[in-house]
Amino acid sequence: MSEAAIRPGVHASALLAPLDPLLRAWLPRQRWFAGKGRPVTALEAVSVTELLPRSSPSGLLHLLLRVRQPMVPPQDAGLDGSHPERPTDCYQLLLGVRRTLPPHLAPAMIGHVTEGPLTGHTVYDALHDPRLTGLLLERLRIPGRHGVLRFERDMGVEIPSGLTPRLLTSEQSNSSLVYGDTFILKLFRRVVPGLNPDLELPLRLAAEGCARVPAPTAWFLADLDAGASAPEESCGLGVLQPYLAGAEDGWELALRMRDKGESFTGEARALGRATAEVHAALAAALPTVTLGRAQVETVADAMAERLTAAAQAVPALRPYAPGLLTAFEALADLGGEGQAWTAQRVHGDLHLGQCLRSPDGEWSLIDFEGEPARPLAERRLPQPTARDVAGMLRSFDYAASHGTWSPEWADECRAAYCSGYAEVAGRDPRTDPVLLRAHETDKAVYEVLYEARHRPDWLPVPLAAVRRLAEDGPADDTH
Ligand SMILES: Nc1ncnc2c1ncn2[C@@H]1O[C@H](COP(=O)(O)OP(=O)(O)O)[C@@H](O)[C@H]1O
Ligand SMILES: O=P(O)(O)O[C@H]1O[C@H](CO)[C@@H](O[C@H]2O[C@H](CO)[C@@H](O)[C@H](O)[C@H]2O)[C@H](O)[C@H]1O
Repeated sequence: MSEAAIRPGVHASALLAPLDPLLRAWLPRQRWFAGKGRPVTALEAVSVTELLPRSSPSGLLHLLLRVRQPMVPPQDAGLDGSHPERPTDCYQLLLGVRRTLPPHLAPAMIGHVTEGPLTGHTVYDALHDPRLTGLLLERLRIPGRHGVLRFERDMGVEIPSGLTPRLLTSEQSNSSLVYGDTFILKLFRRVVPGLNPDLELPLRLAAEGCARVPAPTAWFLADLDAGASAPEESCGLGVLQPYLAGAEDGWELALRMRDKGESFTGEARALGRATAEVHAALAAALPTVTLGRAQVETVADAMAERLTAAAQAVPALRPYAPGLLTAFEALADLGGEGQAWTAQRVHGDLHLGQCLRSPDGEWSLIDFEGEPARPLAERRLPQPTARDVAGMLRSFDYAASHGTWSPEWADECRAAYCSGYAEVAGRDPRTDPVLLRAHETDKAVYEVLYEARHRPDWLPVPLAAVRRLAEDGPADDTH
């Protein structure tokens, strides 16, 4: 977020200053806080919007907060390797304000305010308060502006009032509220200026008539630069979409079926078809480009740089780096020989957990934000569809590693997924083994870094894959 975007005003600073120590203690404890392990050196208001005045029994404050932290050390460089420093992040917060906090909201407490305009009030995480989250849904029903916030919606879809809200408690990078099992509202936590692909792509897909992705019903953004209204200048904050009641995600389903000894290949094939349908709709809705010699080399170089950065951060990866590099060299060589590939907008972080199977057996894809650690501009670039295919192939490998490692289970699912994809796309992803191997290797390297940072217990899963990929030649390993 540019420094110029800070326009909080005197009132906002007076409001925020007494909250500073409370928020500094509370933020690092939140699941979605990306800067864990580094001290918070300063908090600055980017915007403060009073959605409900605190004169009512409970007030509702919307905050965009810049969090300053020390520079990341080089071994913790960004996943792309080219952004070694991320000095600030901007977070979206919804704060409830009450004189007395009822006992059921005690776990949501952030702290008591003893100075400034909120003296004598208790501030808490508003997402736990159905009164306030209900109000948020009411606000989404009415298009228009509220301070820097801009609310928009599809007027063709009814949003009933009075739906009962509940906060999802599953592990996630953002925060989601379910309203009466009818809608789900995802509130982005770490926000960046520019069109959020998790709003952009589902809107485009809906316009294209693609039913594989829940269509946004309502959404809201912040216009942080005076006079801004173009989506590129806004910051996406939240998306309301239909809730797929009774749906099970692909990860849970795959593990359940594996445990029961049931074949997952039928589902894997259906997932391949669903992925190809979404890719076709994205290609129809948004520009596609041909990656020529120079671009293929750039893609391969970026993969090699990410490998170098990851190997620096995770010593266990180092022995495999030379073998892995051959995957990227093979890609660059083919590019050099004049082999061209088409690139288009893709999901960007596709895995079994991003696929929801409705009780009627239909698969939907969700969460189009892309890999959270990558810069927004990079996440919005056209890429070969092999990127998403590789993500799913890796995911079958993860599921096959759960409990007893079963390479046969992974191979069957991977093959079924590619066949399903080919049925719709007319081209089997295995036809481009060099492209696929490079993307799978790149994904496995990303996973090594992801697991080392977030779930060290899981690190052996991508490390085992990295070992296999490093040993493989450039030939097809997908069968
Ligand atoms: N349209 C939907 N219908 C039902 N459940 C959903 C829907 N969208 C998301 N979910 C549930 O919410 C969880 C979090 O959603 P996701 O978009 O992956 O958030 P995050 O980016 O925070 O990880 C998913 O794992 C899924 O279980
Ligand atoms: O779902 P997110 O957008 O938060 O994605 C991140 O977390 C995922 C784990 O929850 C991670 O996925 C990796 O683990 C999955 C099993 O838990 C596996 O199915 C995926 O294939 C594997 O990549 C994802 O990489 C990360 O970006």
